[in-house]
Amino acid sequence: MWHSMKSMCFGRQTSLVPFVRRLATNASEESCPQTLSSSFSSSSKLAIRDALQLDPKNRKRVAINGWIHRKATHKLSTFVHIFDGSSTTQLQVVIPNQLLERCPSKLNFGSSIYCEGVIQESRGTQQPIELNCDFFDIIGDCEPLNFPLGIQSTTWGEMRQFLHLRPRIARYASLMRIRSELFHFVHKLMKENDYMHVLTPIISATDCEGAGETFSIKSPLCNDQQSYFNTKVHLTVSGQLHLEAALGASTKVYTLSPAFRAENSQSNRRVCEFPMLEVELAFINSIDSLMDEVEYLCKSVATYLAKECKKELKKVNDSNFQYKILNKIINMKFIRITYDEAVELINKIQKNEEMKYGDDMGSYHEKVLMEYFDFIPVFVTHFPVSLKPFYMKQVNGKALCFDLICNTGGEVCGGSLREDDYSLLKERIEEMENPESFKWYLDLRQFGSTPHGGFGVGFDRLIQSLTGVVNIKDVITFPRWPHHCNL
Ligand SMILES: NC(=O)C[C@H](N)C(=O)O
Repeated sequence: MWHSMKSMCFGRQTSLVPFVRRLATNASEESCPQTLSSSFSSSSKLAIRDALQLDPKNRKRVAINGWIHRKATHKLSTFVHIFDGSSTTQLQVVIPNQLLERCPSKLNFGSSIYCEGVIQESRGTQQPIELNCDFFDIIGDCEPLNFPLGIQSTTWGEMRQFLHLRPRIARYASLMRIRSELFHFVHKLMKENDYMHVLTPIISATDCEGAGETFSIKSPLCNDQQSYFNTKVHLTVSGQLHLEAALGASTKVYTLSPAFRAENSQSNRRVCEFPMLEVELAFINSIDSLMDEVEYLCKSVATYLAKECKKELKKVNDSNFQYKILNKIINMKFIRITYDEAVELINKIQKNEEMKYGDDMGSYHEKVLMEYFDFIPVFVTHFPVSLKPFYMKQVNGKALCFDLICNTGGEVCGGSLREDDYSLLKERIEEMENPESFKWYLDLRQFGSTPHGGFGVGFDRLIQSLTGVVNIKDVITFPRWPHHCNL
């Protein structure tokens, strides 16, 4: 019974009331009714966000579902703070101690609870209103001795040990809310800017980045001889090539889909599965216009976060330093320097780790650049072709490309003009390990090709930079990284 109860959702539409009343009247060992029958007849079950908006003078009777996040026992009453994720502010519920007599131990942090009562002006000074409770029921107890996470002092690192339980910590729930808000916002922004959304495939036969960092998929036999796909397939590393094909249907396309990289790294910025916001634009000739688009996107997301997720941000990272960085992302023009300039600058301002011409930018070098430019995001452009994949357009040994370096996220975005010359592209593909798998991609340059370009934003690296959260594994709700995938 409790299992099915727990699996019900607690949204505004869910009607838990009749069920709870049934529990109340058939008091059993498991249930914890505080009155034999609730006097409740005309309640409306509310999200805490909506309950907090009520005028206490009207003394409206409401029912609330949520989880207990704080408890203080006084002589006559017990004060519990209830959280349901609809608001960062918790609702104070005042429960007369007589109601607790039958199950005093069960008002534990983390327990899920149903409460009925009247919204009234709070007698305390810390909150304007509270719920004066006359009926409650513990729906799922949370045994404090067994719950492995602390309430207030839990660190990001401790929470990471219990991926399945960390959503119950208010600070973590705020981070999840930010992520959800930003996902919704980006889809809205892209639509407003005339982009067509394309769901690119997760199973792919083409390794876009050509780095061999693919998770191959074991294809089962579908009859005596043939394997399911008749070809080697893997989890996609990027939706870019499919987006380039989709360009035929619209001059502006995007996806926000998972990408997978089998990199053996424990770094703060890498996980094996991550959502990437990828964009392709047809009829585009310069990386400057691509960088303008990236900058517009980052500034729009940052502005939305600063305006619409203030309370959540305060819970996640309330440091002045982070607000300053956010402010810079929103208001300052992003820096643009070439790879050659970056190498020269990095070697001039630090002597610890020389960057040789032809080296890729490491996280140390990114940090040096960030500090030098006082945390204004930096586009580094025109990398040597040896550092970049086959699909980028090239001029004089340089790829017409850019990486965007930001605060904690490091390389948040990479983009380029795509090689649109059929013969040049064919030559490069023929040198690859598996040229047949790119035959369809070459077709794109034969039938109505256009100059075009695009970019991919590591969505969680962007969130890292905007919130200052240091480890990407804390931004992604269920991160996967080497030796860590057990749920
Ligand atoms: N769509 C993009 O440009 C992203 C690029 N394919 C990458 O994975 O870095």
